[in-house]
Amino acid sequence: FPHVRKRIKQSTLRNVPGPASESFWAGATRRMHGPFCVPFREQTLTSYGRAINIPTRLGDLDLAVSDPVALSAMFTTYREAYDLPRWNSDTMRSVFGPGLTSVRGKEHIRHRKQLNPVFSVRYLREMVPTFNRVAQELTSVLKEKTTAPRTEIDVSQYFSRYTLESVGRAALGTSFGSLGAEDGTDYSRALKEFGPTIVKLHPWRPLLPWLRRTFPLSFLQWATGVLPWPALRHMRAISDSVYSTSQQVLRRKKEMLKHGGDSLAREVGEGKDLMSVLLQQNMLSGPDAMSEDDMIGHMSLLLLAATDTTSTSITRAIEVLAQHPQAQAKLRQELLEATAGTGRTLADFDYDTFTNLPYLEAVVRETIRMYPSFHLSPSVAEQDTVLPLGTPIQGTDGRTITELVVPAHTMVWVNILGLNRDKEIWGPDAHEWKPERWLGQLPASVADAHIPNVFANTMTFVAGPRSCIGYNMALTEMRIALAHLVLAFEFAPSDKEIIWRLGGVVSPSVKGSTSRKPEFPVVISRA
Ligand code: HEM
Repeated sequence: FPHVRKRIKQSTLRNVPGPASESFWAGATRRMHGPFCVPFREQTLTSYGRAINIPTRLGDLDLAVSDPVALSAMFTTYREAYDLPRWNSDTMRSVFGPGLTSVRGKEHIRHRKQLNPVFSVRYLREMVPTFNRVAQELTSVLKEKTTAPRTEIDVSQYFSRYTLESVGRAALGTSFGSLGAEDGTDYSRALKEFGPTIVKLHPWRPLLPWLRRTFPLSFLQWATGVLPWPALRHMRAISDSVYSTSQQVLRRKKEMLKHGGDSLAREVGEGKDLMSVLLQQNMLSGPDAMSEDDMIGHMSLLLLAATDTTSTSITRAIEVLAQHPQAQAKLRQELLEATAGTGRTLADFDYDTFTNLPYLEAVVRETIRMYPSFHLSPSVAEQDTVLPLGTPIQGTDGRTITELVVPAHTMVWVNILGLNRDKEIWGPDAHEWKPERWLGQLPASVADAHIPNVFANTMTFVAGPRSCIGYNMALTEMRIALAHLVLAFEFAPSDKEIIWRLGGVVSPSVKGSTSRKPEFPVVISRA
């Protein structure tokens, strides 16, 4: 019944312009969410306006919204009305247990409050030497592989190892092994496989909330192990592997804490990693303390959220720098002046030094603006809401639409890509990668747009209660990796065509390749 009511009340939203439906059964779902959706999304999400009607299954519709006023209303006035869709949080909970992206409503607010303090810049500053060491390992491994003056290397696996190892050491106080090792650990492989596997299961995810209401969890877990469905069984194996490793790491840490003294200090993170801080904080929390399962869920989901997002952003930056040799040379010059020019090395740099290199910062900001890891962020209206539009849009019938009347249960995607590339805000060159735009004053239209955001007026890390908790860590890892890479190497495009496709996050692959792993061959020579 709620869905019939939704359909009736959605009639005004049908007037919002958007792409055509491919069929009544599928709407535009395949083109919008399938593995090869990137060109369609780049076109659709940036061209229809600040509210887009996206036809979905069985004649239903979703909205994609990039109007800053409407988004502000979602994040503030209606902050309790909008949340992650249940199919999304249920998938995360079934695979990883309770973590930030698998809990909703009040439970989410409680967990977020407990986690927020450990993500403060205070702890991040202490992580910089760790990131610096891992970045040094990354350049050493790449130097070993650069055997000819110009060597083509698929760097994506090394960038993935860099982010996994950085966050492993800094957040969990554990190491996943050498960056040069060929195949990583079971745990790192399981995390990597999650994205491509979830894309295969995506069409069936809306059934999960119903399944969870209808059958006991133990039955569903048993079923995932016996059903002859490779993607589902694979997901079960991923879940088991991630759970058991997280459990081992956590139990070991608890032991260390119990023994006190300097046993934690001898660990990889020297007891300063986020999990150790969280455990110590938790011991003082009394009845509000998190359970072991909560901690395991957080640990697994943090790693998942932290690794591919950041490594693909580093890959994008290297791709655009390879395509723009002048920008690459300018960045190298800035880094040379800050190191050789002052008698220091990157290992001497602290958090502020890395943040205050203007061209490096411009490259980072422009890359995450143009190429956000997520194009869309999902949320669902739990009740009827009215979203005001800062800029009215013209309906398909020619009438002006000044607000969106959104009935309960409608999916509203935050249109990250649309807002980051909005020409009215960023100017007519919004679709071009131009780090220079960040060096001077940004156009007044950026400030005037009042974009709700956590970083640099972009929607890349969204905003509001579900904004990215780790954005500062991601930016710090990016700055450090790019500084080491560009100082050590020159990058040029490979002859192979790179296709960016959806595999959890937007990831690179070689045109025609059938591999599920990210691939990014680039020509490297020593700088
Ligand atoms: C460039 C790198 C990153 C990007 C672009 C990014 C982007 C995002 C976005 C868009 C969301 C909103 C949820 C969604 O739409 O699915 C999110 C949530 C989240 N991110 Fe990130 N992220 C990055 C790196 C990180 C890192 C390094 C961490 C942890 C160390 C992290 C932890 C999280 C967590 C835990 C959430 C869930 C927050 C919640 O539901 O309260 N992310 N991220």
